[in-house]
Amino acid sequence: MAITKICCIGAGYVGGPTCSVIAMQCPHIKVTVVDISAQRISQWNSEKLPIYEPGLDDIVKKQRNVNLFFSTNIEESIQEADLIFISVNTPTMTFGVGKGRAVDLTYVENCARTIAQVSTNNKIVVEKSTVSVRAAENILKILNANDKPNVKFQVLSNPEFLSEGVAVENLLNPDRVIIGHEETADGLWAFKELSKVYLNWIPESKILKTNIWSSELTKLAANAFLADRISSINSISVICEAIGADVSEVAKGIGLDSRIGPKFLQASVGFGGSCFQKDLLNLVYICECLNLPQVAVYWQQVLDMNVYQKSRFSNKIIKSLCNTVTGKKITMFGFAFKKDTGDTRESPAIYVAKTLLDEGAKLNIYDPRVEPGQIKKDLTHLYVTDNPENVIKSIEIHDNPYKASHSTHAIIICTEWDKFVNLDYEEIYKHMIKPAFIFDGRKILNHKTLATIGFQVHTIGKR
Ligand SMILES: NC(=O)c1ccc[n+]([C@@H]2O[C@H](COP(=O)([O-])OP(=O)(O)OC[C@H]3O[C@@H](n4cnc5c(N)ncnc54)[C@H](O)[C@@H]3O)[C@@H](O)[C@H]2O)c1
Ligand SMILES: O=c1ccn([C@@H]2O[C@H](COP(=O)(O)OP(=O)(O)O[C@H]3O[C@H](CO)[C@@H](O)[C@H](O)[C@H]3O)[C@@H](O)[C@H]2O)c(=O)[nH]1
Repeated sequence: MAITKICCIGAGYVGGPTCSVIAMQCPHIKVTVVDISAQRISQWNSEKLPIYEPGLDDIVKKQRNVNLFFSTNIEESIQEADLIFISVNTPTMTFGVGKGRAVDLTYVENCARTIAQVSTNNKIVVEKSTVSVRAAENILKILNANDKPNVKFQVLSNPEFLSEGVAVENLLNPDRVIIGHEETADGLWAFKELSKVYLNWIPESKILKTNIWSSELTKLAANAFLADRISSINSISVICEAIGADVSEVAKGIGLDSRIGPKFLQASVGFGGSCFQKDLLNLVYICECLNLPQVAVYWQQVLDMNVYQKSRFSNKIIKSLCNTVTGKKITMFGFAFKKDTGDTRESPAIYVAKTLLDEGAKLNIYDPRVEPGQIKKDLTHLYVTDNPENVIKSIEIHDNPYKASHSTHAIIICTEWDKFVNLDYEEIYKHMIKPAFIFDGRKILNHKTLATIGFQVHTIGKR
């Protein structure tokens, strides 16, 4: 059998880009991305896609309705597919045992149940969502508990490693593709079928064959290591501020060691995004369940350091502004969790905004990609405020950085958007209240030039 029809359940940040690239690289395969959200599907079928990723629009426009389809007809798409990706969200539990830590696999389980119910021929089911370890066992249990002796399922684990903002680049040229399979002849066959899809554009040397449990754990471990590097350099940034060293210089010195390497050593206001915190919490919870308290504490520290970094930065802003921001107007440049995305999930900007709003500040917010409605939704969320009306009165969302900074006391760089680097800061300075402050939470600006203009400049990891 050769795969000719793929169904992907979940049209989100992973399902959409991943399947668009598969459709482009495999013109002989029909790829259908399905979702329970009719709104999301209609956005994927419209001119304005539901997510922003550099390069994605062109691919979708080229492949859509050729061999790439977005649909709400989940059952029909599952029925006709040879291979099904489960790419649904796996958030942190918000209730019950494991609340705030364990990963919620309800959506994955729902997919398995639907696949089991509606399938009429053999399927390869691929776990692409980031799950807990041994999650595939439960998926298999559900799939095999049907009364269809002629329908056989193979479950593979094929975690996704793309980073937002560079998703298309990562998908076209991944560092590796990991495929975990059951250690049986049928499991090996399923591995080969999925490999053949990737081999259309990815060299065989990059496809790593593992058992399912190694594959599931590799995803969590990779994110834990990446987040660990950021917390490590952020911890060094604290020492730099205390002793007068410069964390950028230290990072460069560390990164030149070929065993360490230069990537992911950018000290910042803290890491955000939908994955690092969720996956680390999941890892910590797994360790606790396995009765490995020392290992759990080790990884918990990576998260604790991130909270510390966000709070240190927020407190520095308040302290520098004469210990009070009550009634003061402050500009936030950037609200997304990183540049080149409109995604705000777990964005450090939310933490900074909450701290300042709690202290009575007024915020002017500008982000090149985040929708105003999303900013309002994030800042009026139950976790952020118990007074949403007051928050709405205290924020202004701007579509222009010059207007956003007009008549304000300070600018905070929360996201490392390239366009913030080349703004006319002399012009901006003229229209700000003096003394005018800049808090560069991403270390992207030329601090010497800003100081020459007259700004009081504060950053991370440097006095
Ligand atoms: N965002 C990333 O950069 C990234 C990268 C690698 C891995 N991951 C992992 O991939 C998974 C998906 O992440 P995402 O960011 O794409 O999530 P997302 O929230 O953007 O998208 C998930 C989609 O699944 C849909 N869905 C949920 N249950 C469904 C069901 N039963 N049937 C049909 N559709 C259903 C939701 O409506 C939603 O549109 C998560 O496990 C995440 O940890 C994410
Ligand atoms: O040196 C650095 C690098 C990143 N960050 C921050 O870390 C967060 C995460 O960035 P990044 O990892 O680039 O983006 P994500 O899209 O969250 O991607 C991570 O999470 C995905 C979901 O699991 C994985 O697939 C990716 O491999 C993994 O990099 C962002 O807030 C960044 O600003 C830093 O502060 N300093």
